[in-house]
Amino acid sequence: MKVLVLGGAGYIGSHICKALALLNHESVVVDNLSTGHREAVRWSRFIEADILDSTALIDILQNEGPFDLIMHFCAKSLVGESVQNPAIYYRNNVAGTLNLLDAMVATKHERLVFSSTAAVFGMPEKDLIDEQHTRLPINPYGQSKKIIEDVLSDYHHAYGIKSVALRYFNACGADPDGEVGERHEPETHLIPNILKSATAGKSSELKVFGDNYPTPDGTCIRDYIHVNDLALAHILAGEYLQENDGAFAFNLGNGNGFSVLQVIEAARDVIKQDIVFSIEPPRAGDPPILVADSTKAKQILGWQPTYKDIESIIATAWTWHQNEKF
Ligand SMILES: NC(=O)c1ccc[n+]([C@@H]2O[C@H](COP(=O)([O-])OP(=O)(O)OC[C@H]3O[C@@H](n4cnc5c(N)ncnc54)[C@H](O)[C@@H]3O)[C@@H](O)[C@H]2O)c1
Ligand SMILES: O=c1ccn([C@@H]2O[C@H](COP(=O)(O)OP(=O)(O)O[C@H]3O[C@H](CO)[C@H](O)[C@H](O)[C@H]3O)[C@@H](O)[C@H]2O)c(=O)[nH]1
Repeated sequence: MKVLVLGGAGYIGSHICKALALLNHESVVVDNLSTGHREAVRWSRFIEADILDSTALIDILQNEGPFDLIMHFCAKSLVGESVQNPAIYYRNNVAGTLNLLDAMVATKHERLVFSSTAAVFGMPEKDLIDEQHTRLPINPYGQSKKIIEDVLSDYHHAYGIKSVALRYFNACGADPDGEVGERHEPETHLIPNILKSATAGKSSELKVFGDNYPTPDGTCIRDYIHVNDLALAHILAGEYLQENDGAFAFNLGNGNGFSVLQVIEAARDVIKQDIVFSIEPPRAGDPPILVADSTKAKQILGWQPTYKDIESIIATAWTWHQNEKF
């Protein structure tokens, strides 16, 4: 396949580019480097551009294409920031994606894999969240992704755009070879913050947000899924779109929940260092438990996560963290 990877300089996109290259697929990355890193684009041709620029998008699709598949990772994705400043979330995530979809229609590109999120579900009603679960986002970030899921359905009906929305639960881990990894500025995710606190000592003491949730140890439970398992799901989704016509959605997680304290404990075992933390007030907008039921992705895409235990996931993040290349 020849694949256009929008947002391929970011954390998840860069891992997908490596996975594509290993399978001999060709990729072109488009990224405005707002949160991504030029050094993370190692397996693709790179074009610096913004998806808010419709002319640039049409130009790229016409002059670099045709593409068999478009993968779209570009987004602002900080929940707290989205509550403070929803305008940039609706502009970047909604208007930017509409630009892309219109450019696809104009240039006759018809297959898209879209990064959605567990945040489309809002407060979970069940322990395991499958695709039938009500989508009721509780913040503008989740809302921006839900809007695009709905737009994808309408664009399929009206313009024939075929799409898969992949709803990641907690993406984590890194390339086991240490060539790319997670670097967000600021870093808000739990596992990199644990590892940073282990190496930075007091200067970056880990904060645990809330210990009074209705969970066995009082801290939030999440479903941690390795970034390379997500990469595999994208490739399977692309193949699925070669054969199937529709606007599909799949939940992607391991199906196991770990509390914040369990993740810290597992990290202690992996890195063999003590991890000092303080208990802080809960972070706004954090649901107590989010765990995926990924039966649909397993049955329909033939997806099977390979990183099953939290220790092996943390070990890959630790390899990256000890020798970060950018
Ligand atoms: N990290 C997670 O746990 C997680 C979970 C669920 C969903 N997601 C979604 O997955 C996608 C990738 O997440 P990530 O963690 O790799 O984020 P990231 O910030 O590392 O990557 C996003 C990339 O998109 C680029 N970008 C953003 N806006 C752009 C624009 N207007 N034009 C061009 N490039 C633009 C950024 O520079 C960056 O390289 C996002 O859509 C996010 O909402 C992430
Ligand atoms: O320094 C930290 C960082 C996180 N946490 C806690 O650890 C858990 C996981 O937090 P993350 O920030 O790592 O992940 P989230 O579950 O908040 O968010 C992830 O899942 C969301 C869906 O609900 C979105 O998709 C988002 O982009 C994605 O990063 C939460 O309970 C959070 O409060 C801490 O205690 N301390």
